[in-house]
Amino acid sequence: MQVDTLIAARWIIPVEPEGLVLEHHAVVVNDGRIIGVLPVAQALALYQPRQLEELPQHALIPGFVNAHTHAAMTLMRGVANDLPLMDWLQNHIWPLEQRWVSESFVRDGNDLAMAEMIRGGITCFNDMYFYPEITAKRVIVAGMRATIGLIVADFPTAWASGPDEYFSRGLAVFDELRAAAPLVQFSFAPHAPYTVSDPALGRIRTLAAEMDLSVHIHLHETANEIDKSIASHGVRPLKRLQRLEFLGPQLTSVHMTQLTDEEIILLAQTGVNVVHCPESNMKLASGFCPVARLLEAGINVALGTDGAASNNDLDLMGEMRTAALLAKVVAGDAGALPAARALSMATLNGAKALGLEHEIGSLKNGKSADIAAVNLNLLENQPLHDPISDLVYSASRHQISDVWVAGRRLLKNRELTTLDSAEILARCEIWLDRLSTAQPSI
Ligand SMILES: CSC[C@H]1O[C@@H](n2cnc3c(O)ncnc32)[C@H](O)[C@@H]1O
Ligand SMILES: [Zn+2]
Repeated sequence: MQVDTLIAARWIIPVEPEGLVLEHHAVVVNDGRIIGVLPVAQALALYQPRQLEELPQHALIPGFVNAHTHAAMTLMRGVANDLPLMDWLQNHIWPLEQRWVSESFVRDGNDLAMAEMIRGGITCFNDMYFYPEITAKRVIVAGMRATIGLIVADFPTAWASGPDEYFSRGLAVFDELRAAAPLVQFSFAPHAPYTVSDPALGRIRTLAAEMDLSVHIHLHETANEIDKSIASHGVRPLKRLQRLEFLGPQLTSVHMTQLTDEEIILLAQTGVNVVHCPESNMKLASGFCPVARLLEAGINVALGTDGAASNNDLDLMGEMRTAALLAKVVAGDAGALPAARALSMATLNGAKALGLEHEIGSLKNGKSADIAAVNLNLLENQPLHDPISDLVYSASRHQISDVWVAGRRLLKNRELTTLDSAEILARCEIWLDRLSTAQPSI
């Protein structure tokens, strides 16, 4: 049978079932989908590929899913370090965004972010930022998969003057682009409980149900957020969202470092997804998400980098290692979050959080060919007793050699195929100059 691509590799780590490692196997791709995962010899006997890829030192994994980021903020990488969340936002990031965020900022920031993510094996990202229409158009150019948040906030920005305009512009983006690309979907993205009023949240709840869109929100990020909620609303933010009937599998709650035992039970009972952003939580000193307890409770926990301005990279492979190590010390248990589970968080769990578990997140027949190849033949990976533990505890994103999304190659031997690195770097220089000369005084 003629097929588009046959990728023969030293190892294949399908992620489903969790922990499985297949040796000397091949992934067969046709019309953008996986039609076979089988021993190389059998694959070559059954299929005549138009493109044969032989990767004798590599592991094939499902493309990583960055379940929470603000991609365009990559232009603000390193702008304001060593600050707690609200100081960082109110006195540094938001003033810069008011001054500089524009269509060109979001275009250039997204291109830089996608170049970095593709080179790190990320094939799908869940975004929350201004000018979602620009993000969608750049995602289409790059060939990545993305869930793009239609943001809502009470505060005025260059993109919208207030809730009504956030809704009108967001709905216009949805109408214009909803059918633009099969790899792009939209969600509602109310920024956070402390910046979105009950009436606006209620309108999101209604529209999300009518439009069958998920909801993506920063939630329980800091103790200060909890205190402010109790002072303003008399309840903790999660309880407020429960009263507004938000809790369910369509809700993706980001950070969740401040959780009581009862709230963990509520999350499990209602199927709310959690996105864990360990490096952002640590860099802003926000707290520790009790990941091991959430997983034990059966809660879907995905992984996110947050924006590069509070990380400061978009390295989900590094985030996976951080999550695995941090979970152990937070739980006081070296067996917490084993490597295979951390890999699931960075792939299939992210797919689940975005409602895409039928499409991506594992290497299975019928799923989209969203695949990353990792070269594990470096001296730094030897002796290679266990490919999954190597992937999580010793490999780096710089070993990602090739990436496919829906069978389209976005990275070939570490070279981007859909984005122009030189052009992206040239635009970075312009933004470096703009943002560094215009930094508000601390
Ligand atoms: C409304 S667009 C997104 C908005 O969120 C800001 N942001 C970036 N990182 C965080 C975070 O960790 N918690 C809360 N808000 C964050 C970003 O600067 C934009 O203004
Ligand atoms: Zn965020």
